[in-house]
Amino acid sequence: MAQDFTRTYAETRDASDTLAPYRGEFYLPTDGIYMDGNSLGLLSKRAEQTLLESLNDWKELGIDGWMSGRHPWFNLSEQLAALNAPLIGARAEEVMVTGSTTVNLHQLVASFFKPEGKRTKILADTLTFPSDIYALKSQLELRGLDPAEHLVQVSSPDGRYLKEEDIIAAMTDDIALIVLPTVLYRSGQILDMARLAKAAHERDILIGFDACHSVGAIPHAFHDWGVDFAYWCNYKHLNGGPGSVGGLFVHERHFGTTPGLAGWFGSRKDKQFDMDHTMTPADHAGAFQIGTPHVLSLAPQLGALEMFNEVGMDAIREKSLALTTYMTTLIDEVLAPYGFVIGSPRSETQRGAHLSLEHPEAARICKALKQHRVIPDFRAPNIIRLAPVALYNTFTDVYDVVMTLQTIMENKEYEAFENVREVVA
Ligand SMILES: Cc1ncc(COP(=O)(O)O)c(C=O)c1O
Ligand SMILES: Nc1c(O)cccc1C(=O)C[C@H](N)C(=O)O
Repeated sequence: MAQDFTRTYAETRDASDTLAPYRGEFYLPTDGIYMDGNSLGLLSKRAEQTLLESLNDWKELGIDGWMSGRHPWFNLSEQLAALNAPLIGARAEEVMVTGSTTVNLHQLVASFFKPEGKRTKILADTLTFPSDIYALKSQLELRGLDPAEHLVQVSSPDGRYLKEEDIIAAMTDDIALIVLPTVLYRSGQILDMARLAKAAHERDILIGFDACHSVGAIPHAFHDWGVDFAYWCNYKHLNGGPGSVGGLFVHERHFGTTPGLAGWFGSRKDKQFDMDHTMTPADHAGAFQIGTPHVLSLAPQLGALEMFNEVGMDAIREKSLALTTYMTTLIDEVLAPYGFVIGSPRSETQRGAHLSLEHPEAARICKALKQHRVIPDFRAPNIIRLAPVALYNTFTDVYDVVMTLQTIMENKEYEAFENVREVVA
């Protein structure tokens, strides 16, 4: 069917959507449209069920929940690692579900940043998420290195995108480690991870990626690309719940590396309860765990990840691109006259799973959207992020959101609000 700009066209697309049945798996707002799954994914019935099962194990079994529960807590992190592995193109032993994004970055830099001789610097970029920069600076300071000199941040020519050639040009012989996002949190640009990993290794530099905005959104091949490490959160596209435990990947060639931040849950499991003061680390990515797993923040992931493995990343990516491409054409047609600029890649190979819509009145347009019960998020100073999620959003959702924006702009409804962000945006 040729695209037109009617709601009927969107309904026709929904009617032939093979992922449509998954929408019923989620608790969706009853009175609005959720477009913020890139910040906090929605609760599914399966995630709720596995959480309740673990809670019940605690209620009925107490300490025995570790070994005899419905989902024994002692192996839960490993079990979830096996469910995460296909999503990032890794072997199960290369993955661990543990910590949080920022904690895992600390762990991985503490383990893999080995300044030596002339190579004393970390290479990052100016568009990355602030927490990563705070962590990198503090890791440098812990080694007595001044971040002003030892943290190199590649800049962006336009404030939206990074150029791989600029990053490669910055891979000089004083760089020991590179940490970059897979998908930029504002523009949604995908970096060419395979190309960057190859270029880094040709120069004897280790490279790690922050995969928060790509896990569950696009396929990866971390193992085959030779990426040294990666880390991510499970609460955005993977729908693991607020503050859900994060993930890390360590390429198998680094198995045996001493964890920079050691703790007893990084032990070989059969040795852990020997209570020896000399640690025997696990011989896989599990070595990078630190302390007791946050069981109730892991349990929902069992249900949530099951769906990703059932559907597969290729089908998720296909629908996600169809949604963002459809949204792009609608925005061009309907919203361009109101001064909106799409600050996300037009090219499908470079586009992640959200669109960034720029407008000088973005903060108050977001407030007007929320009054219409449309949930976007806002990134200062001028970005509205909209994430139509493959598993639970529809083409009709996309149509309705764009038309709601048109109504807001046409009637200048945003003028009823102040153009400043909320505390949590
Ligand atoms: C790209 C990126 N990196 C790091 C973080 C920080 O994650 P956390 O607060 O879970 O450590 C976030 C989100 O908050 C993020 O989007
Ligand atoms: N982690 C978050 C939180 O604790 C509160 C509100 C939002 C978040 C987010 O994850 C934001 C997200 N990292 C971003 O891309 O901006």
